Amino acid sequence: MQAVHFGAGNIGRGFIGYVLHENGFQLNYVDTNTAIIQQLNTDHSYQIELLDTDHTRLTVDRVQAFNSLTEQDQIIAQIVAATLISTSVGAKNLGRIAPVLKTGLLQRCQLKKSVNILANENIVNASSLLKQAVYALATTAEQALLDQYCYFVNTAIDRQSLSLTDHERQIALVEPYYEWVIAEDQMDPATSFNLNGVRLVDDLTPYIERKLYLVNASHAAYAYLGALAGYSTVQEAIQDEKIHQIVSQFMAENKQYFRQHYGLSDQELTQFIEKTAKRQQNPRLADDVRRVGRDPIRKLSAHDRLAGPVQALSNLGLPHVAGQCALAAGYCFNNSEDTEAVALQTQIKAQGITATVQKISEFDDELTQAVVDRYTLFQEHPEQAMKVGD
Ligand SMILES: NC(=O)C1=CN([C@@H]2O[C@H](COP(=O)(O)OP(=O)(O)OC[C@H]3O[C@@H](n4cnc5c(N)ncnc54)[C@H](O)[C@@H]3O)[C@@H](O)[C@H]2O)C=CC1
Ligand SMILES: O=P(O)(O)OC[C@H]1O[C@](O)(CO)[C@@H](O)[C@@H]1O
Repeated sequence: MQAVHFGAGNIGRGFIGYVLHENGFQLNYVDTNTAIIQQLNTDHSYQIELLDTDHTRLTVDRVQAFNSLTEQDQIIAQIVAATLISTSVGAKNLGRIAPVLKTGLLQRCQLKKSVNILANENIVNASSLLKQAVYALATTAEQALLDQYCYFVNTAIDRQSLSLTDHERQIALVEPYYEWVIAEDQMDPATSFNLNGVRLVDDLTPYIERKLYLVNASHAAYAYLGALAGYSTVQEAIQDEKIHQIVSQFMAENKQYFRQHYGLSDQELTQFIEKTAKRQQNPRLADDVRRVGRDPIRKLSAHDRLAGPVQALSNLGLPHVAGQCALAAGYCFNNSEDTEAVALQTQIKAQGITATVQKISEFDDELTQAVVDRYTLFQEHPEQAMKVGD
């Protein structure tokens, strides 16, 4: 079995590639990073280190890699031959892989070969977004063909995946825990898809929201509040009592959304939040706030990890003050090496914070004002702004 996987980064090697390899797949990575492409093609394998006390190392073999920019013909041939196509390139890069994917998929269609395409990105319905990007390049007749043979299947993925360099080799550094949830009803009915390490579900929405609104939301809140307080890592921010209190309250607020909207039990949610906190506190992690806070416009946008739960709680008439605080901290995020952070700060300077919040988080006037008030407090009285309780 062959898989084509776009994105040989932390998640691509440390999680998706690992699970596919364990299920017997040969891995054909597609990337733009020449260093990792060269490493994979020299070794035809790579290593993963677990964030456990033993520093357990695992080897993934049966690997080759292709350059997205210069090896289009080979990639198209791999797409035609593949049993499965997947991605983890970052949501903003899905549009960039659409042209080569479209050409490869149409060649498959001519051969009447159906396929599942799984985009694994931290965004709601990433595979549907990838489908939109591919279809935007196709004629009506091509779209009809794609409809017949190409199944864009949404997923939710959860594993903290970083990297380290050892003997000039990129090693994927991952926590032992992982969860890969896939929408069964969107899959190709002609394919038997029974992978170990994967959970197939009828309704993916609660899983994506649980991942974004609890795991990613707390992570982003620690990153943005931590950056404001001058910390370098999420783990340092977690040790700060005031920040920890805000994030704990944010999670308690979000828990009420899941209780009311999905009828989940308090006990189940509390356990999930506690388990998530433990994972983020893993003593072997030193996760840079700039990495976890990267691409702030995406993270502050409507439906994402911060504005999503705040809007949902507001709709239900439930408290969301800690969520507003995390959002306001996000609007303060700056990093000269992060193009979205630079664009965010430029937008705030040019249009003002109120118009920026309205545009990015898509809030009504009342909710916008609450975030703007907290943002202003962060600018003028940061000590007071770091308090949400009594
Ligand atoms: N790292 C993590 O712990 C988690 C990441 N995710 C999601 O997984 C996705 C990937 O994240 P990471 O692996 O951390 O990022 P990464 O930056 O380590 O990997 C992304 C890879 O995609 C490649 N890439 C970018 N544009 C490309 C293109 N046009 N064609 C081919 N390859 C391209 C990059 O060169 C890079 O190797 C993101 O959407 C992220 O939100 C989800 C859960 C956890
Ligand atoms: O990958 P994103 O969406 O930029 O979010 C940052 C972080 O969120 C996590 O997926 C989980 O909190 C991280 O492991 C990830 O890198």
